[in-house]
Amino acid sequence: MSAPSNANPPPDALPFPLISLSDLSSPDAESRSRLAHAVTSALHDVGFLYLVDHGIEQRKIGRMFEIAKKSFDFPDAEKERFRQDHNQLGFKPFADQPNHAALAGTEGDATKMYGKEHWNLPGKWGVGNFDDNMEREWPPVILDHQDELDDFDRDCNTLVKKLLRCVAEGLQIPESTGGVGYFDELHRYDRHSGCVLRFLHYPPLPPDYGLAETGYTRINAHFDIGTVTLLFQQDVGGLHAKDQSGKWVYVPPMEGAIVVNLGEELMYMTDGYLKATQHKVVATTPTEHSTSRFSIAYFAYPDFETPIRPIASPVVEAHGREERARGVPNGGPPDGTSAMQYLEKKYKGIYGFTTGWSDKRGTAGVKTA
Ligand SMILES: O=C(O)CCC(=O)C(=O)O
Ligand SMILES: [Fe+2]
Repeated sequence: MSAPSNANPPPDALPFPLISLSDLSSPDAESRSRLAHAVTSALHDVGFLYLVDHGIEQRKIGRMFEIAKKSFDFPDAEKERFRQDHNQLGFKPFADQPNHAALAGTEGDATKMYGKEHWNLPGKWGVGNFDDNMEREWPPVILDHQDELDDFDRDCNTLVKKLLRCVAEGLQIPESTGGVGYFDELHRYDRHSGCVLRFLHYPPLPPDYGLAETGYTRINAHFDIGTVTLLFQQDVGGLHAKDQSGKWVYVPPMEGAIVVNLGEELMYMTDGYLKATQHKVVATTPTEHSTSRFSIAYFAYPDFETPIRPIASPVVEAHGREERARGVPNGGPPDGTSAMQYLEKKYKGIYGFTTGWSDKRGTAGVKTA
């Protein structure tokens, strides 16, 4: 399929900052610090950015999209066998849309709905990182590519840590409480967390669905939940996000770039200094109507035991509270809430599920690297 013209917009046509990670390995401390500042500023100002020179090979991203396409390419009745379970792993059918509109702080949507299907993948480190994540049925298309999926999952996790090193530097987290490695410790492979890799497919609309003026909503407006999300888009767009002025803007796919956005937990952990930003997927153009959109998301979450409360940072202390007053949605979770409890509550609201995590945590082992 040839890429439509919107697949490679010039950087000045992008709605959010385009940041190259190449200076991450610069011997020059000033260049590294400029990068840390750029990442932190983008996540503070608007909570979205485009990332290039991120270190994940384009070849691997291309392979993931090939596997993603295959993973949806069998009859719906068969996919039913792999339905998302209480661990949130597995297949979520088109017919079964999550209830984003039910979440406080996000907007319901007045436009017509035409949803999507997704896979929450097991990964070696899939949701919860429990050692029984593979002890359920998975289709051959997942099992046959398990090594590649694990490898990609690990690349995503590594990239998240690189990004969050910039954030830790930007927030001036003191050496005594972890310094630039602060978030590394919260995103360890060998601990339980909500991190998950997801394949998404937005099937074409039926031909008799005419172009609606407001578009067709594929995912309702929502905030992501964890620390950061890495979003891989291909050639078919549809993603929209709220900018600083509260206006919905189109977030076009850009070849080679990963879209990064911030989740609620990191927003609360910085007392509102870093912004979680609402986003949604809406089909508005003829291409978005008539062509399947595939996307891949890696949702990063902190260790289950992480308290969701403001971290020790002079930047957060100086500015967080006033930012929170400017409208952090939901006001933040009650004191003493852990990352696991926060995510369980969200999953219950979105999917109506109760997870088995609290019970399992003490008994099931974690994967080791
Ligand atoms: O497919 C997309 O572009 C967005 C997906 C998304 O926002 C989500 O699953 O949370
Ligand atoms: Fe999202």
